[in-house]
Amino acid sequence: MFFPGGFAQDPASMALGAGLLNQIPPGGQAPVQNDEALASIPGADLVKRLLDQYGIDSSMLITFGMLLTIFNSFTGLYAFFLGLIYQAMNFFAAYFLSKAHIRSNDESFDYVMEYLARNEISTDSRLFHVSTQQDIIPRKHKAMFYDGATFDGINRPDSEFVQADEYGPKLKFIPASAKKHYFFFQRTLFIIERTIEHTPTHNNNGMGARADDETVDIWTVGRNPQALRAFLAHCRILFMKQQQYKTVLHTCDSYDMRWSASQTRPIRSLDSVVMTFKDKNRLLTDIAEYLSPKTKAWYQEQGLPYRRGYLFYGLPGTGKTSLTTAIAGAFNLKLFILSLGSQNLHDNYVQELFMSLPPRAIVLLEDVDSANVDRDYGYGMSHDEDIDSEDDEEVDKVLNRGSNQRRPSNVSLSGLLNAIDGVGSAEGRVLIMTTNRRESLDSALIRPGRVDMEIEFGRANNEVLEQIFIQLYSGKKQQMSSLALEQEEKKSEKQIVEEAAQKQEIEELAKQFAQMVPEATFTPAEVQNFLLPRKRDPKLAIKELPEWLEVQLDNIKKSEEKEKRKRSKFLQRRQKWLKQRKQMKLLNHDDSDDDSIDSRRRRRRSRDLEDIAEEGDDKKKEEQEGEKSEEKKDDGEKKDEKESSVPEIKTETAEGDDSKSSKKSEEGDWSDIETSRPASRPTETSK
Ligand SMILES: Nc1ncnc2c1ncn2[C@@H]1O[C@H](COP(=O)(O)OP(=O)(O)OP(=O)(O)O)[C@@H](O)[C@H]1O
Repeated sequence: MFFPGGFAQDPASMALGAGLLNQIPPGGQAPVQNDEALASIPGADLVKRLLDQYGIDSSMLITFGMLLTIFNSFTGLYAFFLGLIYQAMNFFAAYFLSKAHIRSNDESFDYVMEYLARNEISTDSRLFHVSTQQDIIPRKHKAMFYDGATFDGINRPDSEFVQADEYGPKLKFIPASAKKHYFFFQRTLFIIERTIEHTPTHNNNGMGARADDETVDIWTVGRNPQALRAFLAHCRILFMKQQQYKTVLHTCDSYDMRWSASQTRPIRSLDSVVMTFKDKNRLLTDIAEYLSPKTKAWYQEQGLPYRRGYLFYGLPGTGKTSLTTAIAGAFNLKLFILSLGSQNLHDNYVQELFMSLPPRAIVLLEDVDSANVDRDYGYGMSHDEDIDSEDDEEVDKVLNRGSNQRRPSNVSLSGLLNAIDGVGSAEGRVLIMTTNRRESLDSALIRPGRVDMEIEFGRANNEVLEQIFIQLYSGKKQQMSSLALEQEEKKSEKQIVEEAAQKQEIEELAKQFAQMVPEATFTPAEVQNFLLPRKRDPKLAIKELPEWLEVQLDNIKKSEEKEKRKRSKFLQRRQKWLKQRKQMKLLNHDDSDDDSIDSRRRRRRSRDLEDIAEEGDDKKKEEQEGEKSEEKKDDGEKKDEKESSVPEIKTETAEGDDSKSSKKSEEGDWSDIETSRPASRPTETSK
């Protein structure tokens, strides 16, 4: 690296150069004693003979040696001076520059990336990676640029058209890290450097390798960090303005189990989520009241923890998640989504995640039942410990174990409860839990204080059907371009009259549509699914509706019949199982007294398990029997059975919840059976 080193690198050439240099006479003639000089260098003789063989002048060797020596001297000198410059720069950086260091897991990283992208600072990088992968991590997307795409293009709602053309995904260029970018901000020079940190291959859980972690360093000249702070504040405002019309979704980073902003989406308007006016109004009023500064002060005065929880329950595709996203947008709250089913998640991580929530945030625990959080152990009934239970519910779980395909969660109920409202849990947040199976939730999880309001999402009733139709054919646009807004303002009187007539027509068609579709039969998602392919022609939708209805109602009928058969099989198996268990108990009572309790229990358990296995063998037979007996039943009987078995869906607040505490009737409960269509059909939609 240094000057002396440069000379020391090649002793042979040095000897050659130095030795032969002395031999050159002032006139530049080749020395007479060349051969002697060459003979003093090991191996030179061999080289000379080789050169002579090919008719090459051996004095070339001397010239080459000299050039090599001179070159070495220069590289040594270059390295030496470079070292000096680096040392001087380090000294200068330490004493005359201000520096900010930001890690990519902090939001401020996004602020800076936003600035870089907006000012196209990193796009001129001569060193970059090329990728065709679409945006998995939008944060990195900020520093990327697409072939021929401007910053504004990337940030448009239809940015996917910028990221791809008719041939597929466009090339995406990612400025290489460890490259410095220079730019001026408010007439001050800034230097910015992105670095990819290669972190260890295993995380705290000992699982998985993490994608590279990024950091960014920003320097500015001067010992006063004021300019640097001003720059960062500017980046923040820029970022916030950009996010104003977007909802930022945070999810749990599976590597370090911290929140990380994973996606930004255009804000979803509350109007676009259709539900009964009463429910929507009740919910929004409650959230608005909770988020008002006066309420916060009141909570503090009363010494109450400032938290609010909601439970959204009902069939899939009824708008639970959509409403949560819309609320986040409407109240300008950050959205944090946690799935308890994640295998990396343990009690302590859940607690840390809840503790690290910012004050104004919604935390969405999606499909909270899917985590199968049981009271004392992670999700439960992984073994057969409760086979002896007298509790009908436990027996049901054992019998239905086969139908639960979900992997057990590592989060215990007590861990989750602690996280939600433990001492360290963050205040000011809104907790929204969603579930398709309210009845399977532990009552402790939804008790008042943890869940303050419940909203049921059901199949579309008349009001909802009408609204979905109107929303689709004449609903407000989510995002209006400035051009569209301008045109809106410039409308002539004639246009306004025409639009009013059109609106009226849509409203009439909507009424007609709602009357044609049977109430409480389809979820909003199903209705939307029918309307979307006909989104440009409301009359066509009305015309094609009867045909669609015929097919759908036929499918529903078939699935309900299948449901009945399943239920009947289940009840038969259960009856048999209970009978066998009683017999086992009687037998065990007669067992010799000198047996230990443990061994008796073990024996009993294994017998019970054998019985269950036998049940599996008998399954086919029973199915046939079940089908036959089903056919024989008269209509009146069927009706009675259905009435007694359809579980009641709770529609009010969690107060006085008794869905778990009241034992399910031996014959009547079959909600745990997996069904192709949800078991709660037919049901009331909204209260
Ligand atoms: N009430 C509704 N209003 C408007 N759109 C709806 C409504 N319900 C469902 N949708 C549409 O159906 C799709 C699924 O909705 P969403 O994910 O909100 O349902 P969900 O109840 O959360 O379902 P899951 O329980 O499976 O999570 C979305 O595209 C959404 O736009």
